[in-house]
This record gives sequence, structure tokens and C-alpha cells, in this order.
Amino acid sequence: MEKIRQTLRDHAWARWTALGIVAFTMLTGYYLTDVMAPLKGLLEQQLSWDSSEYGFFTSAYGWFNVFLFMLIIGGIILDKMGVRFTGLSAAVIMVLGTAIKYWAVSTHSLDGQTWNILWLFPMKAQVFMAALGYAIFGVGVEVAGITVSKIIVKWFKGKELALAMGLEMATARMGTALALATSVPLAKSLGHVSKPILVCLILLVIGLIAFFIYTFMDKKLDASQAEFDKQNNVVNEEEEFKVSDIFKIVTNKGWWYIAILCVLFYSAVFPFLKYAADLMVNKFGVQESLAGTIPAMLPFGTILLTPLFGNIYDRKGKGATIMLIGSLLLIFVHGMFSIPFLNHWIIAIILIVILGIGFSLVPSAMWPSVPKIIPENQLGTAYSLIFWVQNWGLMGVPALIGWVLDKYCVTGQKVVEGVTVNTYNYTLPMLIFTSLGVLALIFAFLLKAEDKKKGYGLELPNIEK
Ligand SMILES: C[C@H](NC(=O)[C@@H](N)CCCCN)C(=O)O
Repeated sequence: MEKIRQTLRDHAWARWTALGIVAFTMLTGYYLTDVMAPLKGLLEQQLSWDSSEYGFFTSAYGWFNVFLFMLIIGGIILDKMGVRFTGLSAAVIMVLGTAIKYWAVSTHSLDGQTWNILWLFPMKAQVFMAALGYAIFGVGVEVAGITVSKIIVKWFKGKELALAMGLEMATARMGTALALATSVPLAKSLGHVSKPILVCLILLVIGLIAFFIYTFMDKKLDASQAEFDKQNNVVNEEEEFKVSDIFKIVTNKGWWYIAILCVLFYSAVFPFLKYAADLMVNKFGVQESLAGTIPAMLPFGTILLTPLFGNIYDRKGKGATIMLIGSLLLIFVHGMFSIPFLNHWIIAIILIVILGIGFSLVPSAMWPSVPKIIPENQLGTAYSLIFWVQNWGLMGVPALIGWVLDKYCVTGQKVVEGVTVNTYNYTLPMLIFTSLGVLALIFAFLLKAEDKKKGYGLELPNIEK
């Protein structure tokens, strides 16, 4: 009998199709993640939210992931139960959280109500419920993210891993770009700030269906791998994941450097994006309805560049160096944004484009580097722990910026469509983002040094000859 020489992942069409499907699910998740970002002004006008309430709502993304350890639990479930169960559950959680958020922002039944959260903090019921929905969604999208990373490693290890991860991130960022560019026009044309969330809800259901379709491909991949192993007498020596493996991960210095670089770098990008539209209005004098378009160029730029840099990493290596250069660009951009007299909108566009390059370099090298440091059976947990560390920043930094804006940066008030809103000076928030960049650079250096010492191969190509 002729031996099977290939598994499903050896067929290019199969692995790229699998990638396309799961990447689409991530696109729908990223759309919802940022859909409220350009709506800060409209939320102030239509629902009377202030910056602190917006900051509170935005930070809810990480509540359950961070404090209830949902991300880490998700990672353990992923390593124990596999990608099909975990991915489907994550997609259902995204839909559920978004439905709650949509209800909160669209209903009038919460109007005028204030609740005491934990008997301590008075909070508008609407803000709290919207935040709760967003917190639930946050668990879904983060667990979906680690699941998709593991799926990509499953299909692309030893092949075009960084290119595939780059393409997945590029697709997901199309969701971010769409969110930034379309949410204000959608809210205005459909007549309410809640409408873009409804559009997301519909997209997320389609994303869930897409992932369901993927599970059939995944089953086929497992079956073909088992058949291949049987016919070629391959003994699968990979150990089952044990909860005690968490100790192995968190005692690995290289893993820590990636995790800390990740939290610092991403905290200076994603939370920045939440305020970028407002920055455009307040510092660069851009019209409110167009303010989301300039920040939207960032994800658009990364759509092209992340796969490009991933491809370079796959073929030429230099992963640690790529992360270093990306961190340098981050410092440059936020440093420039914090200089008060550089306030022409063309400068804003140039800086966003450069930030797009930095935000393509670091992720394109960071995520494909993790499997070089951590074995595949611990990968779900390793990614989830990195995301967990990162979520502290994604949760804390927007809240910090919202608070700093209200406390130290109010410069006056203006009337927009009949409603009085604050105006802000963004110098201090931008200096905070710059400092995060400086710290990120230090950890990029430490990672490069650790790679040299331990020989992880971060500077080597991913494609096995
Ligand atoms: C792959 C990586 N994903 C993350 O960092 C997620 N933890 C955060 C997703 C936030 C979505 N706006 C990435 O997107 O680069």
C-alpha cells in the first residue's frame, strides 16, 4: 500500500482557505472592538456621556479578562479542549456581549437611572450596562484571538507562519479600519449612535457561522494528520498540556520580555486609537465627521505592511530587530504628536502613516516568535498569558487617559449641534504614550539580548528548508 506523504496542511489551498475563514471571524470581532472609538463626541452629544464615562466604558474590554482571569482560563481550555470548542464558544460570547451592549445604548428604559456599582461608585445605568456587554465581548474576542493564533500555528508551522499571521492581522485590522471610517457616517445616516453596533451584531453572527464552517476543515486536518502518523509509523511525542506547565511558561525570561514588550507597545497603539479621533478634532482642528478618517489610515497601512514584514521574517529572519525598529518608530510618532505647535492636519496624516509602519513591524515579528520560545502544546496558554498581561494595559491606559483629560487637560467648552462639550489639550496624554514607547524599546533590546544568549532563533527565518 502506498504511504500518505501529505496531510491537509500540505495543500496550499487548504491552509489558505482555513486562514481566510478564521481571519474573517476576527475581522468581525475587531470591527466591534473599535466601533465606538469615533463616536466619543456623539456619545457626549446624544447620550450625555463625559470623557471619564467613555474611558470607563472603553476600559471594560479588559475587566473579565484581567480580574476574573477569563483569558487565562480560555487559554487553558484551548490547550485542553482544542480549537474547535474554544473558538465556537468565543464566537458565541462575542455575539452575546454585543447584544447586551446594543440593548444598553439603544434602550430608553435605563434613561435617568444611576446605579451604585459595588455599593461604592455611582454610575449611569446605561454606561454600566454598555460596559458590561463590552466586557463580555472582550472575553470572546480575546479568546478568539488566541484560538486563531493557535490555528495558524497548527496549519503553518515550518511554512509561511509569519506571513499567515500577518495576513490574519491585516484582515482583522480591516475590521478596525472599517469601524473607524464607517461608524460616524452609519450613526448619522441611520439616526442614532447605537446603529453601528447593530451592524456589528449582524456581522458577528456571520463571523460565528464562518467559524462553524471552519470546524469541519479542522476535523479533516486532524483526521489527515492521524492517518499520516499511522501510515508512517510516526509516534506523536507531544505531551498533553498540564496546568503545571503554566509554571514553565512564567519562568521563561524570553516569554516575559515578549509579554512586557507586548503590553507596552500595544498600550501605546490601541488605547491611542480610542482617542485619536478626538485628538484630531482638538489638536488638528479636523471636522468631527471626518475625524475618524485620519486614524483609520493606520489600520489601512498595516493591512499591506504586516504581511509584507511577516514575509520578510519568514524568509530572512531578523524578528528581534524588526521589533526594535517598530518600537523606535512608536517613540518618534507619539513624541511628535505631543509637540503643541505641530498642529497641521498633514502632519497628523504623516505621523499616522509612520505609526502604521511601526504597528506593522512589531506584531508581524512578535506573534510568530512565540512558538520559537514555547512548545506547541503550551501555546494556547502562553498566548493567553501574553494577552492577559497586555489586557492590563488595554484596560488601564484608556481609563488613565480619560481621567487625565478630564482632570488636567480641559481647555474650555464649545457647542456642537446645540450641545456643550469640553475641548482638550492632548499634550499630556501624548507624553504618556511616548513614555510607553520608550519602555517598549528597552524591552525590545532585552529580548534581542536574551535571544542571543538562549539561541531561540528569533533572528532566523521561519520557513524550514
Ligand atoms: C494579534 C494581536 N491581538 C491582540 O493583541 C489582542 N489581544 C487585542 C485585540 C484588540 C483588537 N482591537 C493584534 O491584533 O495585533
